Amino acid sequence: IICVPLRIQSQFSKQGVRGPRYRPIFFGNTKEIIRMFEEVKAKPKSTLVENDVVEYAAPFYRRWSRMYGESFLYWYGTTPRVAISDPDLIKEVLMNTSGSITKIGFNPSNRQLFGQGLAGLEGHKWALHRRIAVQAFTMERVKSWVPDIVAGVVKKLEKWEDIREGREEFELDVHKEVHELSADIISRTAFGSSFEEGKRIFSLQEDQLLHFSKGSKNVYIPGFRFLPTKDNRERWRLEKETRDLVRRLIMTSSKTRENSRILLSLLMASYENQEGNVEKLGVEEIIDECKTFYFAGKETTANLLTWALLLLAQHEEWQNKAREEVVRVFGFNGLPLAKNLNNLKLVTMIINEALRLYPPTSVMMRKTSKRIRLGNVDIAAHTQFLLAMVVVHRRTEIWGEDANKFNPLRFTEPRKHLASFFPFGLGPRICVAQNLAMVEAKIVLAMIIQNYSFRLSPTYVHAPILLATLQPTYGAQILFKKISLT
Ligand code: HEM
Repeated sequence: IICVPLRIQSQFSKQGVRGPRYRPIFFGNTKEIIRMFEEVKAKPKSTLVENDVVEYAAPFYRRWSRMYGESFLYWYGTTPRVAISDPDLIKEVLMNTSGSITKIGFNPSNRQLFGQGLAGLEGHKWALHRRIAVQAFTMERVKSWVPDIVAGVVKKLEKWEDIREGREEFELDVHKEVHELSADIISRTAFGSSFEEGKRIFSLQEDQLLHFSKGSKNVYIPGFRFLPTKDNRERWRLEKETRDLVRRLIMTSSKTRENSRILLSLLMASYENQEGNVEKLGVEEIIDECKTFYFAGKETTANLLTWALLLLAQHEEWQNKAREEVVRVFGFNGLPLAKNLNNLKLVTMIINEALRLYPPTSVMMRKTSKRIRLGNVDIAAHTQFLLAMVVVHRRTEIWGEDANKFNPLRFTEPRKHLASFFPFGLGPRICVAQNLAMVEAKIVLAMIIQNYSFRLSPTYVHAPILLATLQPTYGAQILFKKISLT
């Protein structure tokens, strides 16, 4: 517990990578990190979507990078972790295909919960799932889901009109609203006309998550998940019901030809690989992928939409410009069509700027499985990397002195460096559903902007928090006014 960490610390230090002292009885540096998060929580809050996020999402990064330099070593328990915000090094880590750098992966309990799908797999199994998923998420497929996405938004906006009850202005917590919408849209794209049953599957997942965090208090105890405790028994029941439901939907889908474009059917199809062999996923594997897509897709897309709406609520000048574009492309009350989406140039730039300032996946993790050389530093096996996306996205050397400001026009020019902007990751594990996320975000934002003008509510409190994804701690209260055609 003491000798090995001290030796590793000294090896890094000799190569110029320094950091806070390893503390054996304080779980590495974990206690200090928790304290820094608590200090940030206690600070007075602003009511503006002011643009500092590193302070909230990774306060330890700001403190230690100032003390030890932009790459530094700290300790997660007894595991060494190197924090990196140099785009060249990040690119080297993410583009590495030698197999010596891998994802951190889930512990067995989390794996059961999130599904043993694409995001948590490695090696041959990952490659097979990836080949099939890539074919399910091509731009052509995603475009065929546009009517399903539009239908989801239409339904949501009808609900908003019920809430408005004819008032001129009304308040909504858009964080909650876009989460419901994002779950609805994934369900429509994955299960087509059976999307209500799909939603039942997803709500079972949410219940499982609840029982999971209650049962284990989020600390992984080996073997605990096999004990017949009340929470575990409930979790097993929910797991069985989920799998039975997906299995039943798979049976129904295979009988109906008209359903061939939905995600579930695409995952069920057989594909020929480069060697000419036919590849297919089994039923249980498809169930795992459905779970993965739900967890990987719902939160991320919903949080992107939340921040984009908050930024536009604060910057009404950009909202007006975007509205002019939306009306030019779709008319005052026309619905979005797949063929028009490419004309939403400013809306796309706004989405990119929101992804830059508030990337839903604010940090990415990797670990070494062998000794490697990164840049000019030798790194031992079993070292973890924290890739500080949120820091790179705001570096003044890359983005200029106004790096913290909302300025969508910076995306008029193509980006200069591959790893200066990587909200969807980079390299072989880049987000497989990036097309879907972007198309969904364009449609949702365009339809909201077309129907409502909005401003930040005085009740909004700015306190981003990183809980798997970056989200507002106290919700995202926005005041909406219906745009009338007269
Ligand atoms: C704005 C929305 C989204 C963002 C910002 C986002 C971000 C990311 C990032 C950064 C990764 C790479 C993780 C890593 O390499 O460690 C990733 C992977 C992944 N994402 Fe997304 N994602 C979004 C939407 C979605 C959606 C809608 C789905 C599914 C419906 C999805 C499914 C996945 C899957 C399955 C992977 C794992 C791919 C692999 O390991 O091969 N994501 N995403």
